[in-house]
Amino acid sequence: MEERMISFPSFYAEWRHVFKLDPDRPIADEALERVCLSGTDAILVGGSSGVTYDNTVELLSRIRRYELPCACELTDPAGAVPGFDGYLVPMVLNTPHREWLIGRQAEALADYGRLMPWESVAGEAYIVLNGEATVARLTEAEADLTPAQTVAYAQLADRLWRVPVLYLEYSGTFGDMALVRKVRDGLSQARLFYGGGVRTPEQAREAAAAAHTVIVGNVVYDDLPAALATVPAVKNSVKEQDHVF
Ligand SMILES: CC(C)=CCC/C(C)=C/CC/C(C)=C/CC/C(C)=C/CC/C(C)=C/CC/C(C)=C/CC/C(C)=C/COP(=O)(O)OP(=O)(O)O
Ligand SMILES: O=P(O)(O)OC[C@@H](O)CO
Ligand SMILES: [Mg+2]
Repeated sequence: MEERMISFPSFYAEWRHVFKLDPDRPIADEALERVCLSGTDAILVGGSSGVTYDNTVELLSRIRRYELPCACELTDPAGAVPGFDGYLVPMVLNTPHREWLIGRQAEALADYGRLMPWESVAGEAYIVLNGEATVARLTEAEADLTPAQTVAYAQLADRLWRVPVLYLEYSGTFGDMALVRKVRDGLSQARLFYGGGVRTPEQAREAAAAAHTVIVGNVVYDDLPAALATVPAVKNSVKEQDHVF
């Protein structure tokens, strides 16, 4: 009975711009400070490989010197470190392997579910659309979906499963914004995260106009000034989708 009393988590509900930092990639103190003071709405800690308890604790403790929200994308039970403001559990919709849809997640819950801080956990349905991305290779995602198939996956997660976050993942390449917008317009309640190849203010503005939340990752490590310039581009852009929510 108690389980039913858990309120729906919404720690991500106001995020427009998010930096995703990888515990497996080094970042200098000065760079981290500039990221954390950039005006971004949150830091999401996660990566598709090499995530450990130690590198996750280390990154979290360094981010905690600053005041912004910090959430964890759980891709390995080893990286389930207490003390984040929220946890997102990915499920890859367009993988042919059940282990990446629900298998590993169920295994982790069977082993550790009693420790889960459910009031700050949300499911995150991924549609992986860049076949070259690490996550696509790892999960053998069928990335060559038609727009109709992509919308169908999104609506299945949003309308049938009521998953709170739908993530269009183009990691490493800038995606098709017309498709992102089409997916967003077909959602009934999920928040649409867009991530992939955002490296310029113009791309950031386009992504902000198409999705609810823009995630910026690799450019932090490749070109920090360019990464920082995506923050005002997103935050100052008009929330075209306001009518949806
Ligand atoms: C929270 C807490 C304190 C709990 C304690 C108890 C505990 C251990 C609970 C376990 C919780 C749980 C359910 C864990 C999930 C386990 C799991 C294995 C889930 C599978 C997730 C999954 C589908 C992973 C596949 C990869 C994926 C979708 C990654 C998403 C992130 C991503 C794409 C990052 C980008 O990766 P990057 O490495 O940067 O790639 P690029 O090369 O493209 O840059
Ligand atoms: O690293 P990039 O290409 O910015 O993508 C961000 C994020 O979607 C990765 O999961
Ligand atoms: Mg990356």
